[in-house]
Amino acid sequence: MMLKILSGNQVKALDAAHVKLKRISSLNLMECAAAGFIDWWKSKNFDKNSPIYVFCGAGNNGGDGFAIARLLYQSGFHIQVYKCFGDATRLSPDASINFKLLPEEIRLKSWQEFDFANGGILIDCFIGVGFQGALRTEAQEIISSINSFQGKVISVDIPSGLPSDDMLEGVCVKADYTVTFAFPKLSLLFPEHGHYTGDLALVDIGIWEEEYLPFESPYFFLRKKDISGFHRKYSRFSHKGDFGKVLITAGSVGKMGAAILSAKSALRTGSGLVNALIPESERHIIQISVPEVMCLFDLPKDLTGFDAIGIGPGIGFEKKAELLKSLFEGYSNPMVLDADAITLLGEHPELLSQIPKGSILTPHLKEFERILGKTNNHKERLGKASDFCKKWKLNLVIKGANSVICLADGRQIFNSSGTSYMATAGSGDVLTGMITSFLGQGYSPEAAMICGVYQHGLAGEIAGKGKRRGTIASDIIDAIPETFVRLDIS
Ligand SMILES: NC(=O)C1=CN([C@@H]2O[C@H](COP(=O)(O)OP(=O)(O)OC[C@H]3O[C@@H](n4cnc5c(N)ncnc54)[C@H](OP(=O)(O)O)[C@@H]3O)[C@@H](O)[C@H]2O)[C@@H](O)CC1
Ligand SMILES: Nc1ncnc2c1ncn2[C@@H]1O[C@H](COP(=O)(O)OP(=O)(O)O)[C@@H](O)[C@H]1O
Ligand SMILES: [K+]
Repeated sequence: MMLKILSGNQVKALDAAHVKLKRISSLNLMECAAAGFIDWWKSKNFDKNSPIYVFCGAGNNGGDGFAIARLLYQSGFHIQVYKCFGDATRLSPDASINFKLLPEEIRLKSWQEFDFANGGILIDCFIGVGFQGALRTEAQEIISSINSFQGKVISVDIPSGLPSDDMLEGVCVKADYTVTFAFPKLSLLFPEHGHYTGDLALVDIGIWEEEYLPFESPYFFLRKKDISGFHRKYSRFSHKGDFGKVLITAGSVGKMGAAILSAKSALRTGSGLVNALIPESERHIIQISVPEVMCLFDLPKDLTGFDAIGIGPGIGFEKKAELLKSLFEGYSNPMVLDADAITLLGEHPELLSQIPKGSILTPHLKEFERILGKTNNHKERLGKASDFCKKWKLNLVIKGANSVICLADGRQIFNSSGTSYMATAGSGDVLTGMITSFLGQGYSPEAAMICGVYQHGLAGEIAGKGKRRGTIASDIIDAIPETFVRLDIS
């Protein structure tokens, strides 16, 4: 089972169901959330001498703040609490209890008394998923002031003012870190909000994935623990035929790197045999750099011998629409379409209906618009992707940070692995090779995308750890085998 991403409105009902099932109080759940935050905090090794300012609202997000302030105080940190509400405001019941539990030694002030030119760490517990309607004037003032703070800002659950499931319209807190509870709120995964959310951490508060079952949502969050269940197990007697024979159609004059990267990735992902369809004049480049690959110079008449086909990286456009057409006519299993193949589909929409059902298209945001048209934001993009996948019975991977796997049945799965060090030429070609390889090993399109996208991100993390912004696509390929080790996949 995979973690569901619910809407902000469903959180209260989820909490209520959990509290009932586990026979705990909602106050207890708030304490779990605060304790989870402290565990994350400890992993960050923040400076013990740094002053910490906890900004609390009157709802349960503020309640988390009071509990966090108490726990950090008990761990020896210097804490001041700033109230973002007036003296006459009624606190939510659990916030009120945690307010009263604040140790007497903690200084309590109103937010207007704070000097935002201060340094240190500001913990933003002003508004969480209870944000409704448009921000009131004072709340806008509080948020703008928080954004003028000179130190680090950590938002609890969600940056205050950011709607949980929609695009931001007004102002919201710009956080360096967002520590979110139970599941990532949908809006935290939108690229447009990256500037506000900062680094994202997910804190488990003890709600099991089974407890999400009664709640409807098309959105899921893919994590390390989900991956092994999608993998095929091989036996002692497996031979190279069992690992699949794939065809990678990639590269052209001046772009043979794309063919090398995707073919090599397919090999590193476990394919038994990799054939590359390339221009004959360019054969030396690939045969010297990846001797394990066999080259073809014309599309074979019979394609049925291939367990999977991947097409697109660096193929260019000349006579390539005809090539796509021949592939669609000669091959009826799901295939992977990337890069130039996607651009071609945008120019030849009449070909969409001919793509084998269940195929996988892996566009980045620009390529996405070439087939699906302009979109104003990620929310709109997700909606268009869902309609497209259902209409054509195809799957999409919308690439980027938190790539989204969009399935033909409407489910949309956000990936959790990856790093910005993967924003480098050719890293998409690596993904094409990986997904094609898994398809060729007999995985369903869903399993091939899930394993491919997650392990591609994990390989990027492994490569990026030592090389940071110096990471190149070849480093990601070199790290693919280590992903099997980390996931304990033989
Ligand atoms: N399972 C979980 O995830 C758990 C969740 N937990 C935590 O509970 C949080 C949700 O708490 P919640 O429902 O009490 O709402 P919350 O976010 O504090 O916001 C309400 C406050 O915001 C204000 N406000 C609202 N709109 C406004 C506007 N337009 N303009 C101005 N102000 C506005 C509103 O003011 P009011 O309108 O009522 O005057 C009120 O003061 C959640 O994010 C997480 O941190 C954990 O404790 C336990 C497990
Ligand atoms: N900031 C990021 N965080 C995580 N993954 C990223 C990030 N930027 C890029 N990637 C990943 O790197 C790959 C880039 O693919 P693509 O844009 O097709 O590059 P190219 O065309 O150069 O091969 C995608 O799989 C994408 O998910
Ligand atoms: K918040």
